Amino acid sequence: MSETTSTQVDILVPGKNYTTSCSLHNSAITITGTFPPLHFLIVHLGDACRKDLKGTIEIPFQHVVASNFHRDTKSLEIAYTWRKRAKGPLSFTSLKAEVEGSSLEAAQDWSAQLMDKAYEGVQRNRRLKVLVNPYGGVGKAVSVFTKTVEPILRAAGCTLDVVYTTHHGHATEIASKLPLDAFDALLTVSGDGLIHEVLNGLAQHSEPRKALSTAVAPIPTGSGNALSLNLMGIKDGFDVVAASINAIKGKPISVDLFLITQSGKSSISFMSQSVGLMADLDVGTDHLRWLGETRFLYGFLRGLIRLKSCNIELSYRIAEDNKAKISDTFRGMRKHQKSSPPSPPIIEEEGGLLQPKYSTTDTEGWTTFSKPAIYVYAGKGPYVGRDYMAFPASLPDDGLIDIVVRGRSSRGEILLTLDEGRNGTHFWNENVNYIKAHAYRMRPLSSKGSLSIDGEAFPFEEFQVEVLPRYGSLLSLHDTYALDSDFTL
Ligand SMILES: Nc1ncnc2c1ncn2[C@@H]1O[C@H](COP(=O)(O)OP(=O)(O)OP(=O)(O)O)[C@@H](O)[C@H]1O
Repeated sequence: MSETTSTQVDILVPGKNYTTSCSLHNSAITITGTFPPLHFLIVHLGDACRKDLKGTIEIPFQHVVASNFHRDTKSLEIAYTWRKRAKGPLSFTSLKAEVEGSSLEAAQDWSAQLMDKAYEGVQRNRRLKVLVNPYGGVGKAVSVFTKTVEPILRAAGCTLDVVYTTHHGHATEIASKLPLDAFDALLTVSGDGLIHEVLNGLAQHSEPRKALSTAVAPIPTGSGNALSLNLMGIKDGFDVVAASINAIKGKPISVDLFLITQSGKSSISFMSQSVGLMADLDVGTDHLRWLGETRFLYGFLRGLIRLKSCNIELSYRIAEDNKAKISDTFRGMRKHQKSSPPSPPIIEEEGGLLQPKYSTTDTEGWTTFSKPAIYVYAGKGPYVGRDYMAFPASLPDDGLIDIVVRGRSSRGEILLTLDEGRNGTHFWNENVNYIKAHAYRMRPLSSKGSLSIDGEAFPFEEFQVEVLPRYGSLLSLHDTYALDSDFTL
C-alpha cells in the first residue's frame, strides 16, 4: 500500500458469502479479505484498484463517487470507478455489504470520513445544467448519457437539469439565458461544436463576465473532443466515466478565450482558428460525422492531394517568436504553476463583452508575416485531436494565443510534420513558425478558401482575433492542461 500512516478505521464487512475489511488511508481506501472467485478476478486485474497477493484492493479517494451507510439495514454501499485493464477505460461499480463488528456510530462515522476525503476541497451535490447533443459525433450521446454518465452524477448526489438540444444554435439560446445562480457547472455531452455554442451563448448573456465564469465541463461524445483531451489527457480524454468524475470533482480553472471580429460581428472562440490545409480537416467533412474521428483523416488526405499555399496576409501583435524563449517560459510555468492564481473579482464591462480592444484598421505595433504558408493554425490547448498536439507550448491563462505557420512544403514533409505533431515536436521544425501573440488578423488575398473556427465553418473573409485573458472557466482535476508528467518542449 502506498500510505500506511493515516486514519485507521477498519470495518469488517461480511458480504453475502465473503468477508472484507475496509480501511481509510491518506489517499485511498483499502479493502482486504477473501473475495469470491469472480469478484476477486475482476477486481484484481484492475489498475486503479491496486492489488497485492493477500487479496487487498486499493481505491484512490478520487475514484470514490459515494459512500452511504444505512443504519436500518446496517449496510454499507461504496460507489467507485476502476479499470478492468491497466490501459482500459474506467468503469463505474459499487460494493454493497453488511457491516459487522462495528457499532452503528463507528460505521456511520467511517462512511462520513470517506466522503470527506473523497470530496476534499470540492463542493458536493453539484447543481448541473446538462446539454446533450443527440446529433454530435456518431450519434451515441443520448445512450452514453443515460446509461453511463447519469448514474454516476446521480450517485454523487448531483441535481440535474437536462436538455437534449433539438437544433443548431439551441445551446447558444439556452446559455444566453442561463439563470446564473441556479447552477454550479454546465456540462456538454457533445463534441467541441456544442462547447463553442455554449461559450457564445454565455458571452451574449445580460451579465457576460459572470455568465462566462460558469464552469464548463465536457463529456466527450462528439467527433472532435479536443477540450476533453486537454483537460483529461490522452489516456482519459475520450473516457466518459473519467469526464463524469471531472464533472463532480473537478475544480474551476480560469482559461483565456478569444474574441473574433469579422465583418463587424463578434463571437467567441475557445480552441482554434485555421486556414489552409488544417481548415480542410473540419470544413466540408461535416456530413461525415458518422465516421467519428476518421473524418478528420479523410479531410486531411483530401487537402493534401489538392495541396496549395493559402493566399492570405497574416499580421499580429507579437509577444514572442523565439522558440528557445517560448520553450523556457513553458517549462518554467509547468514546473511552478501548479494551479492558477485566484480570479480577480468580476466586473462587467460597459457596452457588453464583445467589444474588441484593437481596431481592425490599427497597424502600429503589428508585425506582418510575409512568407508563403501551407496553413495557419492558431489556438489554445495543446491537443486539437488525439493524434495532434498542435500547440505544445500552450498555457491555459498566459493571456496569449499560439500561432503556428507552416511554410511552403512538399507533401512528404507535411506528412512527416504530422507525425511530429503527435507529440508536439513539430514545434522545433525549422519550416514551422511558432508565434505567441496578444492578437492577430488575417486577410484573404483570394476569394477561395476555408476558415474553420473551433471546428465550425466561417466565411473566408478578413477576421481579427484578440485574447480575452482568463474570461472562461473549466472544471479540471489537474489544475492545468493534462499533459504527461514527462512531457517537455
Ligand atoms: N438536435 C440537433 N440537430 C442537429 N444539429 C444539432 C442538434 N443539436 C446540436 N446540433 C449541432 O451539432 C453540431 C455538432 O455538435 P458536437 O460538437 O456535439 O458534435 P461533433 O460531431 O463533435 O462536431 P464537431 O466535431 O464539429 O465539434 C453543433 O454545431 C450543434 O449546433
